[in-house]
Amino acid sequence: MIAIFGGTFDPVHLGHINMAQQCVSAFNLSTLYFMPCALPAHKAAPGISTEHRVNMLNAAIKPYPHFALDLRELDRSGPSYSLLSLQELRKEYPSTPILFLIGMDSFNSLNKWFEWQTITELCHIVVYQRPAQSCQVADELKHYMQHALVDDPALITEHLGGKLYFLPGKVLDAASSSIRDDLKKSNKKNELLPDAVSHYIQMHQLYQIDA
Ligand SMILES: Nc1ncnc2c1ncn2[C@@H]1O[C@H](COP(=O)(O)OP(=O)(O)OP(=O)(O)O)[C@@H](O)[C@H]1O
Ligand SMILES: O=C(O)c1ccc[n+]([C@@H]2O[C@H](COP(=O)([O-])O)[C@@H](O)[C@H]2O)c1
Repeated sequence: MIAIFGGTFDPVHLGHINMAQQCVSAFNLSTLYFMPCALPAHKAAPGISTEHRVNMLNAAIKPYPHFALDLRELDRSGPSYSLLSLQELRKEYPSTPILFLIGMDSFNSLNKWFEWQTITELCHIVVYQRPAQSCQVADELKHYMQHALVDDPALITEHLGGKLYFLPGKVLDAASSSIRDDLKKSNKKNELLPDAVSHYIQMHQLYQIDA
């Protein structure tokens, strides 16, 4: 199984680590790849350098032997469309299931992603609950849910892609945007960040001013 967790990670926080851990244990993954995007397709570009985001990711995943980085999107110009990464992965691994982990807010707008229907064929979508985010989707996503949804994670490993699974687990009320806001108000240690990330932010005085 190739398991990818795409995100802006500006910065990576404990909500990301929590859902990634749940995913590793639910699917017994040997590796889950955090895949930072260069230029988010549907939100503002990060206000800090890619290098800082990657350094924080490296610091955050260091204690976890099952986590690694996939930096392919950083080498591409233009918006970081997931489709392009998934097409590359499918070429690299023609007969291996691919899983793409997202949060509920991302799932609710999946039908706005570039060529989303091809994405849902190329990989399995695994959705993690997010506080205050219920599943509220447009009709076309409802249709996809009706034929793709499985409640047994074993079915994910038996197919190359095309399935949808809602991964259960404890939810954590953490969001990069609120953490950035909090850091702007006060540069004290934020409890929703891994210690190593807090330390990095303090060392480099990140998120202190409007980017
Ligand atoms: N606390 C959380 N619980 C569940 N899913 C989450 C959580 N935080 C992030 N995600 C999911 O992780 C993926 C990457 O998230 P991203 O890097 O954009 O962080 P974010 O906290 O959502 O940022 P922002 O606050 O700017 O929206 C997205 O699919 C998002 O839905
Ligand atoms: O490909 C798209 O059109 C697309 C649109 C929105 C989000 N994504 C991907 O979804 C993942 C989570 O996105 P974000 O913006 O919440 O960090 C990340 O890998 C993004 O590249 C992808």
